[in-house]
Amino acid sequence: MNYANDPVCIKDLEHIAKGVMPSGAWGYYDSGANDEQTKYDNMSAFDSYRLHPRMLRDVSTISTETTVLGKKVRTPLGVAPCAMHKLAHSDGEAATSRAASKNGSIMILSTYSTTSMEKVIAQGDGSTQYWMQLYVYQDRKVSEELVRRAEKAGFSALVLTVDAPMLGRRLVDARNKFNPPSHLRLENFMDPEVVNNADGYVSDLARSASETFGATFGANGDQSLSWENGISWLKSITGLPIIVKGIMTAEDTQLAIAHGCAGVIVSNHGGRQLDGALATIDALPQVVEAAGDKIEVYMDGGVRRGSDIFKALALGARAVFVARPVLWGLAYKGDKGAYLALDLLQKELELAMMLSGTRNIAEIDESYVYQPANRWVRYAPGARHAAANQKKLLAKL
Ligand SMILES: Cc1cc2nc3c(=O)[nH]c(=O)nc-3n(C[C@H](O)[C@H](O)[C@H](O)COP(=O)(O)O)c2cc1C
Ligand SMILES: CCCCC(=O)C(=O)O
Repeated sequence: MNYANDPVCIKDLEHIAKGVMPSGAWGYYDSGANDEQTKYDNMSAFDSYRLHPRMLRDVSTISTETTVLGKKVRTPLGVAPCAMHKLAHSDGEAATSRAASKNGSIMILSTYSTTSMEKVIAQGDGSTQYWMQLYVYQDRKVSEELVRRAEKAGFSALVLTVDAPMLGRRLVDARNKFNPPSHLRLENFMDPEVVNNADGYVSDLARSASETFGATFGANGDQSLSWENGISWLKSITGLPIIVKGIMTAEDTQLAIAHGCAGVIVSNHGGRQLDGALATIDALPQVVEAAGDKIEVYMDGGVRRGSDIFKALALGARAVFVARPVLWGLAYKGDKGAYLALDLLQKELELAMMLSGTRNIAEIDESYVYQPANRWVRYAPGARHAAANQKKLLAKL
């Protein structure tokens, strides 16, 4: 493929970022777990959904405005939480924050930010929603302090990531023996009152994505986390809405409702955790069905085109988040590049809406997509189809 120097789509940005980033940092951003089946499936699964456009609808005005958690946003496109934006550009999360704000996108900030949450939110224009992503620590005081700071700084929701009791094994990082450059700091841990004896060095709390990286991550994170001691605990210490990130099933969606969460993000962590997990666009419909109108459903994973966003919205997502595309933009040109990534996707979404005959977000529903029939059928004892299969098998005997 002929990639333009002036990127015209997310693939161009990916290509440029790969060329300018040090190979270790590139590997860390790019990699999925093990054989990367889920990482690739997140993207290719979108291709198996096709569109059903309607014509002659007066599409002279297109609006992507919608509401998320009851607040107006210009677009359903947001920035997913990613560790260490300074691996892409020295302006790091501050640059991403300016880009998100310019695009009217919600930004979710990672616990493992290389810029403090206060600095990140200060780059916003006041109308941008910032959500704080949390990993819960064995030492709950550490997590509680992060929550207090997020409340004070003006974050409007907490996003609890639940798919990473331990980091997935990313072979590229293991081969590269990847270690983040030693000058980077995890600035959310810089306050000595926040973390005992943590000086904010990346190597301290989140060592690297190498073999020891997972161990260090695991050693600090609370692997005993459960709905009770995780969600109920968090609810008991804060009034902020709680969104659970990493939900892939109807069952867990029902539990999220029962535990008073405000939303769930259908996510498999960009294929970086459990390799072999379903693509998120394939998992979305069951979560949407279980959610009904009780809880908002968002998704991330593999979104590289505006038409991917359109498909996710059609299948019931209220907002769609992107991670790697923004990091690639950041690597290309700091805040301008991160904004370019969002703007490219935004304009592609608007064009997909126009060409499908949908003028606003509310009009986008499942009638605009062809879903692949029986793409994945879960094999589980007790499931209806399993019983039917068994009957068929028995009949053959
Ligand atoms: C480099 C990188 C770092 C990430 N760090 C975090 C993190 O700190 N917290 C988190 O909840 N998810 C993290 N994620 C997962 C993303 O939030 C998101 O679920 C996923 O990457 C979305 O897929 P996409 O990259 O295909 O858009 C990270 C992903 C990448 C690529
Ligand atoms: C130590 C940071 C972990 C970030 C993360 O979630 C990821 O790399 O996927």
